[in-house]
Amino acid sequence: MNTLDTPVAALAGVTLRYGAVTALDRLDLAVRRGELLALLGPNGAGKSTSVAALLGLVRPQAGQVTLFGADPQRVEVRRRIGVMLQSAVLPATLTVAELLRLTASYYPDPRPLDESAALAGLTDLLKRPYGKLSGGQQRRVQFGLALCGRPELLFLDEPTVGMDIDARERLWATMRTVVAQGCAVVLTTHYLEEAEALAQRVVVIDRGRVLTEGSVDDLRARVALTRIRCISDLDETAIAGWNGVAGASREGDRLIVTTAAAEPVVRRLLDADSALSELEVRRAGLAEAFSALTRTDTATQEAA
Ligand SMILES: Nc1ncnc2c1ncn2[C@@H]1O[C@H](COP(=O)(O)OP(=O)(O)OP(=O)(O)O)[C@@H](O)[C@H]1O
Repeated sequence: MNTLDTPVAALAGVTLRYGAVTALDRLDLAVRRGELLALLGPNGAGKSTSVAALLGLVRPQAGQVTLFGADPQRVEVRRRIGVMLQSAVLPATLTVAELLRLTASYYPDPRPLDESAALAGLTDLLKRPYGKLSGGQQRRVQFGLALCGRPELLFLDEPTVGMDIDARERLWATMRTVVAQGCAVVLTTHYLEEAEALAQRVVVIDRGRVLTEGSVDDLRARVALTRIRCISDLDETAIAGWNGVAGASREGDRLIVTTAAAEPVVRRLLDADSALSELEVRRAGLAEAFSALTRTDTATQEAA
């Protein structure tokens, strides 16, 4: 049944409530073979619950959950995944090497210990007891344990929280390596630059529903704003009324104009002010797109 088009993991119409709280509200989500999918959303949006549902750790009241086309609690599908959740309790007295060896023993075709250690940046820590490591080092061990079974699908729930910049960049490089080897990754993160740097596809969740999805470029394009910044005496109130201008304001001596149509607005600005200087034009980043998208959703909800 696992053809190339079958998602490796899917939620279909999943509703999951914790008492009175609806964490997932008829949520549809499909993870494709070999892709890095970033799940974004504000606090409490339902990202971790989506991951927990895909892993079979929580059972929804309605809808279907599949991992490799089967029930996520089946041991044969669990052997094809690797997991790094937000919190992990591991035996403090075991060394890193012992933890890696023990975890690898649950998998049919694990990576050699040295390979897992190198991928997760653990080569110098192998003899150290887990309980004596720093928080960031413990996160690296958890990453190594998620990788050591040579999974086809890796769940990483906010993996770089607590890591320094070097460790974060190494983990990004490793994510790219495993994706290049064909492993799909579901990554939840609050760091938009992380999604921007790594994800082939982004799903934005808000209040247990999919708000929008697409590539990083799609999301940027959906908001499609460009920010023009320059030194000019032109009146921002008048510019705010120009065709195609989404907003105009001042930051000190700088005029800031946001628009979905950069070229005609830049031309008009240059025509209107021959003294205009220090012109900068830049595309909105994922962070701006994300905040615009979630703001629009909140406004729509409040108006309803
Ligand atoms: N075990 C639980 N019992 C009761 N409510 C829960 C439980 N776990 C999550 N919730 C609630 O379900 C909703 C979704 O939570 P979830 O942890 O999935 O969000 P999230 O998007 O991962 O948030 P964050 O970015 O803060 O990690 C929230 O309202 C949360 O308070």
